[in-house]
Amino acid sequence: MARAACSSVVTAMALLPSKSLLCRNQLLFSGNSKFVGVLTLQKRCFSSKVSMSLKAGIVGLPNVGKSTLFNAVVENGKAQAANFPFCTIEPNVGIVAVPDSRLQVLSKLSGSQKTVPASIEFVDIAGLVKGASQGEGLGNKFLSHIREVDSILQVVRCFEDNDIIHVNGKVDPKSDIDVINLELIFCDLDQIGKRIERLKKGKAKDSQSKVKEEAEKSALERIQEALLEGKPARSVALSDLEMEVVKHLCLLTMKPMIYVANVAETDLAEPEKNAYVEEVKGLSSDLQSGHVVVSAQVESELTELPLEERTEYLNSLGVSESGLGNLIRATYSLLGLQTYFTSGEKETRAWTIHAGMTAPQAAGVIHSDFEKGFIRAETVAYEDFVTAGSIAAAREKGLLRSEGKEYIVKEGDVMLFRFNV
Ligand SMILES: Nc1ncnc2c1ncn2[C@@H]1O[C@H](COP(=O)(O)OP(=O)(O)OP(=O)(O)O)[C@@H](O)[C@H]1O
Ligand SMILES: [Mg+2]
Repeated sequence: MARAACSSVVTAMALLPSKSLLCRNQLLFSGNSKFVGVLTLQKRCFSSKVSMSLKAGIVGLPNVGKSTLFNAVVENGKAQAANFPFCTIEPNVGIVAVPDSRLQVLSKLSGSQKTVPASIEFVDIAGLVKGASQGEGLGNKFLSHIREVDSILQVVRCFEDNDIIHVNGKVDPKSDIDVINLELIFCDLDQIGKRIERLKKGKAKDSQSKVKEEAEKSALERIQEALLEGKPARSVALSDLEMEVVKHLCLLTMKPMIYVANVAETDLAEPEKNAYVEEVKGLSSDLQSGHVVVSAQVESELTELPLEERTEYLNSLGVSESGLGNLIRATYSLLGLQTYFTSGEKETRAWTIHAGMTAPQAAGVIHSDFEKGFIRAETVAYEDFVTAGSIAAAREKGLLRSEGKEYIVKEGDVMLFRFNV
């Protein structure tokens, strides 16, 4: 499929008038209608490759508000940006936009027909219970769902409500967090134990594989030690090589985590007065993680209200904005993600990259051919683009820089790529 799609791109290129041979070195999003047409074809053919699929899994004990939060995030997303292709892939998987006010500004300046935000996939994973790693409840199945996500949002119940049963009988964030984290630790320990046994047999054929095996073994032994002390794998300092060689295990406690303190509506205005929230805050920093305060209940009620009544409702609770934008942005930055933009008449779009990516790698997020054939990137900082008003004006003012293969893309860069197919 990919092969066929690729050749049709080349065919489309070859069909361009001879004058357009230059198109092989053309500027992407240059406003040249033929060229944009080719790009559209590429995008359709490689839809799954266009954006990185980054998943955040919502985990926690049963009945702590995971589904309420998930539904609110997805519903809110639908209401906020009508032209984004939101979808619930399965009942428990939803794609939401990353709120970013810069997008509308760029889109307006460029007169774009379409605006496409960066997105994150949220997955509502059913409640974990004590003993999940031993197959308790639907334990192993849930743990395997967690393995597939890039980051974990752990919902912690910080609201009292006698009508809503707590599986362990009372609201107790520390104990709840311990239960969940222990299950994740047990699961990792089990996997690491098996892997170390296999590595001890030393199957490496050449010296390079031997170095890798040694690095993996050393890293896993240190991680094992940390896990036995109740610490997550992400707390262990690893070299780049070690990081690379343990990646295939997809360790659960290696994944970045945000603790989501789910509070009652009455606590939203002053969450610091809720002792449970303070407890979650303290634990999250001990465990090298972030934390966010939301009221899943309020967020869920907000989605039922017409947009114009939402602010009034939030104000009546003593807050000015919904907590979801904050949660989504925190997830995005926790994953070490950054945004760069492309902006033209056709569309203004936010592209997601990992911090530290080079210009060719960033181009590869749009299409792998752009990475392979990368020549140069023309780039302007978001603020400079806004000051100048357009790419052309930025070029005239000398604000547009021409960058090569080594350039590390910065947050908010507005970019044009020159590439050779
Ligand atoms: N902040 C909150 N304040 C009050 N009630 C809440 C809050 N958040 C969620 N609830 C209520 O808690 C109950 C359980 O919520 P929900 O079904 O979302 O839990 P869950 O974690 O998905 O459970 P399960 O693991 O069983 O799927 C619901 O009745 C919901 O309305
Ligand atoms: Mg649920």
